[in-house]
Amino acid sequence: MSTLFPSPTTLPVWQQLATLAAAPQPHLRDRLAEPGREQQMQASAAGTGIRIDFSRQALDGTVWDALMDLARQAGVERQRDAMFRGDVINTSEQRAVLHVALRGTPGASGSDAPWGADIQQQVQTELDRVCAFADRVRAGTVKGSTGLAITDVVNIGIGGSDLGPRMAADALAPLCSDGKSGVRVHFVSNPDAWALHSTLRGLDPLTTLIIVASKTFTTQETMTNAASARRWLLDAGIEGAAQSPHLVAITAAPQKSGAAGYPAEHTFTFWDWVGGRYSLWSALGLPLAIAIGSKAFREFLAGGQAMDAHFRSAPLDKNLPVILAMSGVWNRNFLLCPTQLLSTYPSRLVRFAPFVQQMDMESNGKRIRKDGQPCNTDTGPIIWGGLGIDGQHAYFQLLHQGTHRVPVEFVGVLNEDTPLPLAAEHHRVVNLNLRAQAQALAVGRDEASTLQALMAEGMSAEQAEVFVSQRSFKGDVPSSTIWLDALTPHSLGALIALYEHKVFTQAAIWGINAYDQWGVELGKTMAKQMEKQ
Ligand SMILES: O=P(O)(O)OC[C@H]1O[C@](O)(CO)[C@@H](O)[C@@H]1O
Repeated sequence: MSTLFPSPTTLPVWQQLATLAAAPQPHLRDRLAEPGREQQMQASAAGTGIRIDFSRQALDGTVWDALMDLARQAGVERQRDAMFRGDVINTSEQRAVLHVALRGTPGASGSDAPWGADIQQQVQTELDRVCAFADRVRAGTVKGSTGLAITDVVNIGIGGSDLGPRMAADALAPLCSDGKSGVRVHFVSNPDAWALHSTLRGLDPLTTLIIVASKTFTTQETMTNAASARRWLLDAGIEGAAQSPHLVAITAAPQKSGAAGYPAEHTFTFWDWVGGRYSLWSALGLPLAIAIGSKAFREFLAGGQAMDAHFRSAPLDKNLPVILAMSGVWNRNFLLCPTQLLSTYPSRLVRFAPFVQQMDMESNGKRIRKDGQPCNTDTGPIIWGGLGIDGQHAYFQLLHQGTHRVPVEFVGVLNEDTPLPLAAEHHRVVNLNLRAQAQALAVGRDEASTLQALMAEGMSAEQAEVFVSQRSFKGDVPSSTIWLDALTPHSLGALIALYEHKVFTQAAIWGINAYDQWGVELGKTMAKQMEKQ
């Protein structure tokens, strides 16, 4: 196994990169002054509506070529093909990793469905069930125990069984509804009683559908909330078999949900080869499909599929997931930046950073390699972030003048079509801020320019001397900007797949298994032991 997954630090190119990083580095201000840099350091993926501008990364052509060599020598392409083929790449759990199959083109075969016809068929059958059910809920033909149409759906789940559908529903539901009519979709993840209570207290049990989303159907937090929601139904006089119309299970363990009384016709399944944090594309996407409708849900899947096609075929140096991953490796392993900020400017992407945080940190927060040897280099960074404009008025001060160097991934949307009279002005302000922050973080403001600026404000030369260092900006903060043509179901699907493949590529470089999560087990085990005591 060690020859298949060589420790990256044993590769000569790793040493070359270390030497390049140790050499004096030009300031980003000077790099950006190089003619043609901004045009050259852009890449897009056909059919996804996504372009990345990585001209503000603190690297040059020599570093870039070495990073591409590293990706080649670490076997990124070989490992990618193994994933799409359905090889058992999650070795510690002996599972394939095939969330990519969930967004395969319907009816595809051969190299368009390298995971094989059986999986393609299973996926298609379950997707059709999910879509049909979602549309029936939206049409008001799914009825509660007294024959009243369902008006509210409560998704109970946590981690991967919550973050993805919740994030995507926030991003897309406003686009797919008028905000006044239609079924409302709610999400509860936290077992603190207030989380469930504050959702349920506004709802009518007779018109509420409870979805319990859990891959394992054993997660304590979810089971606690599910039991409490069923008690709420009971207290409203909905008991025994009458609860069935109000209950839905989404799980990879249907025997467990069946034993707990969830009706088979309301049980939607997925498979052990779908990791929880990669499961939004599966039946776990049902609450999203209810929120946006099956047509938009299928467009969302197609967006993910378009990014898969790009990831499988684009040359490494034009490959968007590889570009994000390798600039991240440069920042993490060679410029020694421990964190990565994800800063989204469209407000509908309010939950994108927490979603990516789980995807990345639960995947690449590992210190042991696939071959059982310790990683002798840093692995996944701390991912943090949120809405960019709000961040500007909260933590951006630290980015500009604190002692940390925090690489940033900005996400922006080029075209917004919001039915508000002054929408164009809102949009202009948002993107102006994104561009200004990326530029300010990169170029900063040196003391000479600051002195001039202070004197232009009316300060005397003596006063300006006192304040000049506090009012200067070091700059040289690396960033990339991911531009979406528009925020649609299709482009969101592509954006999520972009991040999935970024995480995959970094794991391939570090030689770690991105698809297990043994780290979260110890706390769970201890909670069980303490419960017994
Ligand atoms: O879907 P389940 O089995 O309830 O698990 C929920 C979450 O718990 C974890 O296993 C650990 O936090 C995640 O990977 C998963 O998304």
